[in-house]
Amino acid sequence: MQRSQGSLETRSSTGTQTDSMQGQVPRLSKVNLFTLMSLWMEMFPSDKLDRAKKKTQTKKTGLVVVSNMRIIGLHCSSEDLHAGQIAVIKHGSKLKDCDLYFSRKPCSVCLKMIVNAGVNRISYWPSDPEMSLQQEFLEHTSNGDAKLDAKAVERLKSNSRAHVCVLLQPLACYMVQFVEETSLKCDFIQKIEKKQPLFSTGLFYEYRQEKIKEFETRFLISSEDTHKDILRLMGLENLCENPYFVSLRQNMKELVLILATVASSVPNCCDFGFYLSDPQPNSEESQQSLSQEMALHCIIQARLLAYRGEDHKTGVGAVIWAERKFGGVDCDGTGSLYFLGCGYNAFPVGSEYADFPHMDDKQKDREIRKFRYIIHAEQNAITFRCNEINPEEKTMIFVTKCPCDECVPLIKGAGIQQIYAGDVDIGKKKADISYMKFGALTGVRKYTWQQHPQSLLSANQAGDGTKENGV
Ligand SMILES: Nc1ccn([C@H]2C[C@H](O)[C@@H](COP(=O)(O)OP(=O)(O)OP(=O)(O)O)O2)c(=O)n1
Repeated sequence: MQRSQGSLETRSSTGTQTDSMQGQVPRLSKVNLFTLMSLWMEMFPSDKLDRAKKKTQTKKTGLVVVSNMRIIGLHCSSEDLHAGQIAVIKHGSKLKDCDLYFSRKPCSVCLKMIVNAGVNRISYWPSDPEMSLQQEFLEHTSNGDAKLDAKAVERLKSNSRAHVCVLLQPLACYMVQFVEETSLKCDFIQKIEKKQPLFSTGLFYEYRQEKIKEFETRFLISSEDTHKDILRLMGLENLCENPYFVSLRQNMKELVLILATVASSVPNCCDFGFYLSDPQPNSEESQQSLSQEMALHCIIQARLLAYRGEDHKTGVGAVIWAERKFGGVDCDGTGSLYFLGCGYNAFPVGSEYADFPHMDDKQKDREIRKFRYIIHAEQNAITFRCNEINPEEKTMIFVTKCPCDECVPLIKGAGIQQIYAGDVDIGKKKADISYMKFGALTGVRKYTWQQHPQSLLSANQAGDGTKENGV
């Protein structure tokens, strides 16, 4: 069986990640992963006033640039520039043959340039486009610019070599349920549950409900009629007929639900955040760390990547960002942060599904366990990075699980200066994989998911003297 690039997404498994899955472990297709990443990039935190909040017809847009099915750019529009313009500035002629995933259909200004650059495919989320048509329908005072732009986009599309299309794919069976169950069981929620006995599943669902509402308002169009009007203006009249329209809306709703669930798995609440594992008194550490909002955003990217992991039992995702120090203009909506690479755990590139064992250490025979063959999320992120790691700049890796003993020296040796990670397995020595080195790692700042040090201090003063993580 050929390892898929986005087709077969359900595997039978010996170990189960969830009880109700009955051995079926669904994965996100690459196309859906790129689409979700583009939606999430639209929500990249910005220090500047969010354009979406301002009264403007141009909506903030997220973009994922993909070359040979690998992500080489994560961007979002800024105050002055659209996502497509940023792609041209950042990648130039390297855009040739790339696939671009937009969270909104790009406007004609962007489209003419990216088509001209020779991109292979432009996929967009079929909701309100970058030049908002929803506002055009709602505000009768508008000057019709968005409708004119939609027409220009259609003309560019029909004359271009690039395929401009909607690439959503139906989700694998049980995917929504799987994401819900694994989000509840993930390291971040587990840690809150362990430390805060008052945290309950109910709280997770409440938090998720808020996220669902927020994301639905941003990414869906509540009125079916308005949605159809917009699709028609975008040249998608075929999708306005049933059963296609109903299934399109259902598919979009499920993807938004997945995004909201994953975002809720690292909640910005309960006094938890990414704090230094071993804080140095009076050091400048606090000035050098990212804002909690930014750290959460990046770890959620890694959580999304984890749903593409090839290990039946444990999906892991990693993403590397760096902060530009010298020169360069911050034209991207990501400010001084720029994307370096990302990955998830998988068997070596080009291997066939049956080439390697998939068993874990609970099975007896060591020879037929997965551990010697699987490439870890961090290893893939470092190997397939699209920019060099500059030791003078702050480079950060965000990984959903504690880096293991294979990866710790790799991360340090690569010159990565900060690790943001889950650390639930820290100090564990399993049969074929160990997490012993992370605790002793020096020279790299380790930010782990824990209770705010101040509230921990108060708890300790009140008599609870347990040391966080044993780090
Ligand atoms: N920082 C890390 C840690 C692990 N992995 C990957 C490598 C393996 O595919 C899987 C191993 O995960 P576990 O250590 O959780 O081992 P099991 O999957 O056997 O689960 P269990 O915790 O039940 O032993 O995760 C990774 O990519 N990056």
